[in-house]
Amino acid sequence: MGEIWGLFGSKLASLLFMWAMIQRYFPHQLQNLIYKFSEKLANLFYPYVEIKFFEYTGEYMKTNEAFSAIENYLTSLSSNQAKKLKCEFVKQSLLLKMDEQEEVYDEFEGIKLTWGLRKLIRNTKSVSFYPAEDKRYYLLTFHCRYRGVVTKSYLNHVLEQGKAIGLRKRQRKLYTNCTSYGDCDNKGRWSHVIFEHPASFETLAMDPHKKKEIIDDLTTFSKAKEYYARIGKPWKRGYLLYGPPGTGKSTLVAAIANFLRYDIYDIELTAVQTNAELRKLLIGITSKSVVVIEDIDCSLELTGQRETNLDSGKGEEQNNMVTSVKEQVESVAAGNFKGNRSSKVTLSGLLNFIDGIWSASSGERLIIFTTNYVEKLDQALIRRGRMDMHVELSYCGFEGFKMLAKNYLSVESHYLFDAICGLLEETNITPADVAENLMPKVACEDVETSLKRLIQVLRSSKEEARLKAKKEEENTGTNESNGQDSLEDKKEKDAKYKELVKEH
Ligand SMILES: Nc1ncnc2c1ncn2[C@@H]1O[C@H](COP(=O)(O)OP(=O)(O)OP(=O)(O)O)[C@@H](O)[C@H]1O
Ligand SMILES: [Mg+2]
Repeated sequence: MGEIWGLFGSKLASLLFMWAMIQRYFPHQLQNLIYKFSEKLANLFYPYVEIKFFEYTGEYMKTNEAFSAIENYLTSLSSNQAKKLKCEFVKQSLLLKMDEQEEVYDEFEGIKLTWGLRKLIRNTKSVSFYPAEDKRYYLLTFHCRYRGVVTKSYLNHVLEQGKAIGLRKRQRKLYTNCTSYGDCDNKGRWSHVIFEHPASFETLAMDPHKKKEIIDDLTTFSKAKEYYARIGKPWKRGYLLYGPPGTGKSTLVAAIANFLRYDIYDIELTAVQTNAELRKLLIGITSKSVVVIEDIDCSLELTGQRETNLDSGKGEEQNNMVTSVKEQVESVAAGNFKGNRSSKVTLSGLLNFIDGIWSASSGERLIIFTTNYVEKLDQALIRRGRMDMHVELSYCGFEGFKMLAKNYLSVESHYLFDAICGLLEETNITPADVAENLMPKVACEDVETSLKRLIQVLRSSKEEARLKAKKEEENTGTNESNGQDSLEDKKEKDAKYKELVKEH
């Protein structure tokens, strides 16, 4: 045995020696010939071409649309051929997908092709700031003789078919930058659940003219791809929804997403540490999406930050990172490192997120801010062009009430409606409160009971408002008399001053 190994070793050594001699003494042309020959020899033994399609691509790990299209295309092949499958429940039916390390076979114009799902496991020993990630990819293998047909025709066929299947079975998603455990430690990555909110414009209590205006605006936007390209603007639009709590801002966001059939990306800004992380999130957003930042006034200390940060110029982002690393090092040194989660996203970072150069990376996108206090927001953030539509969601009017009564009680008219109409004009009550009072409190509660309860609530709210106004009036009166006192004081002081001047 030892002799055989010895012989093999000496043959290998002489081959390596020959190769070194060839490299050193043979002319360049001859070397090329030898390379080509060895390539042909390798092709004889393994004449296949392999193409990888990764799930995420680029430094920012953007979702690769080709991967999703291939996944859709392979579903029927997988359910027929693969032995290990993964099952998902999509639109009330089961969807079977091939598991990792499985292979399926396809045929196109007489060419046989193999698809496999693989996983690239990152070497966890390497030092990295990012958590170890496993990269999934589809591997397509075919004979090198069909390279032309496969790259020109077959792949187009797969992508087109896959996209069409995707549109048919499209389940919209609700993405968040917080993990499902709520620890918001997802650093620039999105996680998602299936978006199933039932809100629609039909059930939304709102002034009908305003509602029509929004629907028209959205319809125009969704059909305006060429228009935006012609005027040289990225295909996106900003909405600012403002109004008191419970007036339907979040409900309107869901209704808009349902109307356009877009995904929702719900950003928790306080969980984003730096502008760079915000940009990473932005790159991960696909087209046909609604990006929403709820309660923007509470999300960050944004007012006036742009000016401060503009002073520090371009180095702002680097400063953020440096500070963050510095703070972490100091914390580690102090023995109390828990990870720095305080957000350093600035107003300029947010403005760049909305309409910087990076924001045009994938079109057909709506950006929505909601707030209870529009007056608190920096004008730069909400100016037209950034937030193109400003929609005020206000207290419930009679039209809104009729819509809620139709939804909750299935009635379109009732003898108590007139009384309610009068009371709604004199009171501020949110649609959320109206809806709550219209909900049956016991099984089989009749319409009249629900409406009478609402009337009761409206009357008490009117009385409360009256008492509050009276109190305020009294307070103002007291203040005014205080003001007069001080005026008299002033007159007295003036007189004393004049006397003093005379004396002198
Ligand atoms: N305009 C409306 N039409 C229909 N239902 C509404 C409307 N406004 C509120 N509601 C009802 O009240 C509930 C609360 O509404 P929503 O969460 O949309 O209010 P909001 O304006 O987002 O409040 P907040 O400012 O506190 O976030 C909803 O679940 C919905 O049932
Ligand atoms: Mg809300």
